Amino acid sequence: MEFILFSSRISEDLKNYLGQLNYSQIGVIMDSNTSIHCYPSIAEALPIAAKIYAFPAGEANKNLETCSLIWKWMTIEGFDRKSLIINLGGGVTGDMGGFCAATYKRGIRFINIPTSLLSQVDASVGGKLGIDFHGYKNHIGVFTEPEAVIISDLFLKTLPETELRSGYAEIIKHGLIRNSNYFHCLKVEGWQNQPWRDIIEKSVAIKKEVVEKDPKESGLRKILNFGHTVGHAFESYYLNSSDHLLHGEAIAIGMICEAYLSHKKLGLSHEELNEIVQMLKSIYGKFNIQKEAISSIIELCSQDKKNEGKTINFSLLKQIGDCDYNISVKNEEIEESILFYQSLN
Ligand SMILES: NC(=O)c1ccc[n+]([C@@H]2O[C@H](COP(=O)([O-])OP(=O)(O)OC[C@H]3O[C@@H](n4cnc5c(N)ncnc54)[C@H](O)[C@@H]3O)[C@@H](O)[C@H]2O)c1
Ligand SMILES: O=C(O)C(=O)C[C@@H](O)[C@H](O)[C@H](O)COP(=O)(O)O
Ligand SMILES: [Zn+2]
Repeated sequence: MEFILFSSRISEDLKNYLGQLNYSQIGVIMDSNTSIHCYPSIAEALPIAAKIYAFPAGEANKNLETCSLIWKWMTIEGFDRKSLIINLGGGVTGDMGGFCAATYKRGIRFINIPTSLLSQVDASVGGKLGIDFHGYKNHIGVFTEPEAVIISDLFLKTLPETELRSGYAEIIKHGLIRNSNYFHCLKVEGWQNQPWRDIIEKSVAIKKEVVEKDPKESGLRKILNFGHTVGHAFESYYLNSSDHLLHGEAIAIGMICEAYLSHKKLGLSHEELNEIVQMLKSIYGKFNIQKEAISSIIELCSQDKKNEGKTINFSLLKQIGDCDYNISVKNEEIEESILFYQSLN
């Protein structure tokens, strides 16, 4: 498992960490926002010769074209097998920068400095790397863990509120799948007023515990995908539209649909279903789904990575804090869950 450091002095901690390593050169991959808001906080910890690359921010750029530009930059700058990449940014930077590092010359070293809430609590940990392809989320990728993850909640000061809210969806997911007390505490505190450092540590501990037991998702790790079968389908469907959804916003819709399926298929109680729906609706509101979108969204679920052959497998809740996986769900049931979402006031 990667080394995880919670830092309140990012520049000093990074400098100390780098001081212990033996590398030939350093490259920093970031996006057009983190290059402005986050790079200045780490610049002085880097050697003068460090190279930087910034791609245009956003999920729409987490693709092969951007990877191609990153690999070209690595080649022109002469990165070798002893080079070290630092991914400075949100989940898009971590997933794609890590993927480029893990495949360039069959793999060079990389560390993550996650700067969005979502990447600090979820995406930077566990080694799932990849890009979107042909309209499907994370369709091409590898499992490779970073050497280290250095997390500083100070980066959250410049994070837009909608992005903070998006990250909160993964935090709610962690409570729902593994720790009902955590979920209930989140409910009481309200999403804007959280002690972030504490929350980040709790969520990372949940993710780490699951990943350590099943690093390559042959079983248990599938619970981290609760909300994602339907959620990814929504995220993909609306990716290039004007009402596109952030990852966490799509997962919030997915968690409502999948809580409904949990009620129908695994007996999640009516009370708990309601509790989940009310909480998510109060934070994320209600997204308007066009009727004609539904069949395409169901179709997108057929490419989910948890599926086996033509069987669409979900991770669903038995109760809050207890998630099961490999639950086969039919297309008609997925449709029913989306209609349930649509029927909410
Ligand atoms: N690998 C995994 O385990 C895993 C887990 C969850 C999500 N993901 C992936 O992560 C992605 C979502 O991550 P995300 O929400 O971080 O998206 P993101 O990387 O696009 O970051 C969100 C936005 O916030 C900006 N930003 C980031 N940090 C900032 C800061 N400190 N100040 C100002 N702006 C800042 C970014 O430039 C971007 O515009 C999705 O692609 C999702 O599939 C991966
Ligand atoms: O780490 C995991 O495992 C997860 O499923 C975490 C998810 O929050 C994350 O969005 C992940 O990238 C989804 O993976 P995928 O295998 O469904 O593409
Ligand atoms: Zn996710």
